[in-house]
Amino acid sequence: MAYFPFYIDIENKNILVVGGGTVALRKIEKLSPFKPSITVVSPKICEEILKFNVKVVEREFDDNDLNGAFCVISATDNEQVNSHIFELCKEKNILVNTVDDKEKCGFIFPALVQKNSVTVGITTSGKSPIYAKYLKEQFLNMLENTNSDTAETLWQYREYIKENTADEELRKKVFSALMSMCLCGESIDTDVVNKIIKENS
Ligand SMILES: C[C@@]1(CC(=O)O)C2=NC(=C\c3[nH]c(c(CCC(=O)O)c3CC(=O)O)Cc3[nH]c(c(CC(=O)O)c3CCC(=O)O)/C=C3\N/C(=C\2)[C@@H](CCC(=O)O)[C@]3(C)CC(=O)O)/[C@H]1CCC(=O)O
Ligand SMILES: NC(=O)c1ccc[n+]([C@@H]2O[C@H](COP(=O)([O-])OP(=O)(O)OC[C@H]3O[C@@H](n4cnc5c(N)ncnc54)[C@H](O)[C@@H]3O)[C@@H](O)[C@H]2O)c1
Repeated sequence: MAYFPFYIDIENKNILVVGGGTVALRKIEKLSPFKPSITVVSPKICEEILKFNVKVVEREFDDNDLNGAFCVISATDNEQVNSHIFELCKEKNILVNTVDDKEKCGFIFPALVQKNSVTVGITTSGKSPIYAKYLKEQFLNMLENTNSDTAETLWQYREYIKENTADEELRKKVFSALMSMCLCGESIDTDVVNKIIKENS
């Protein structure tokens, strides 16, 4: 196993969650802000799951449920069912996350820290989820102390800077200077950006 942290666009993608208990809920909570189209198949579905924008199918898993799935989260409390889903997904080349066995995961959930445009995903490569959770809390504290959305401000001037600088070396210096100003809480406008470009040219 060698997990690479791709950031994949899941907006409107069909995600199948099998099982409707506590772990399924946690996975749905994590996924929902990224706006996938989630279907939950399970004979019992906890109330909190119903508060999310998900399609629910109240019965046991059927092999046909995999049709059209972009990826699958196998979150039942039945090891045999989870293993069966894993084997089927392997056959059909569908990415699967099996919550009771890290060896049966084509992808794993990171502990997530999200603030404004920044998303930090932490994994221990499946070795210790509780340690990933601990590290997440450290990052949360760190990001709470940043008061502005630095990424958003840098994004706002990104095109302008690209158009008004001759080469990558200069752009790098300008972005770096602008970032430092954002981090110090200074207000930025086009005049400020022009001044930085001039000073670094
Ligand atoms: C990060 C987080 C994301 C999330 O799920 O939201 C996550 N697990 C979290 C919590 C958590 N999970 C477990 C405990 C109990 C303490 C403990 O065992 O440590 C706690 C702590 C708690 O509940 O407080 C038990 C557990 N987890 C897995 C197994 C099966 C196995 O080990 O094979 C078992 C044994 C089940 C049993 O005993 O029956 C497997 C996985 N859990 C993962 C992710 C993936 C690897 C992540 C990584 O690389 O670190 C992976 C491989 C697959 C996956 O699920 O994607 C989230 C915390 C972050 C947050 O709070 O944001
Ligand atoms: N990966 C993780 O982060 C993590 C953390 C803790 C526990 N776990 C594992 O996750 C498993 C699930 O834990 P839980 O607390 O959510 O259990 P739970 O009992 O709350 O939920 C299990 C769900 O699976 C459903 N289910 C059972 N058979 C099914 C079938 N054939 N088809 C569809 N749905 C079916 C049940 O109706 C229920 O909704 C546990 O067995 C545990 O090993 C994983």
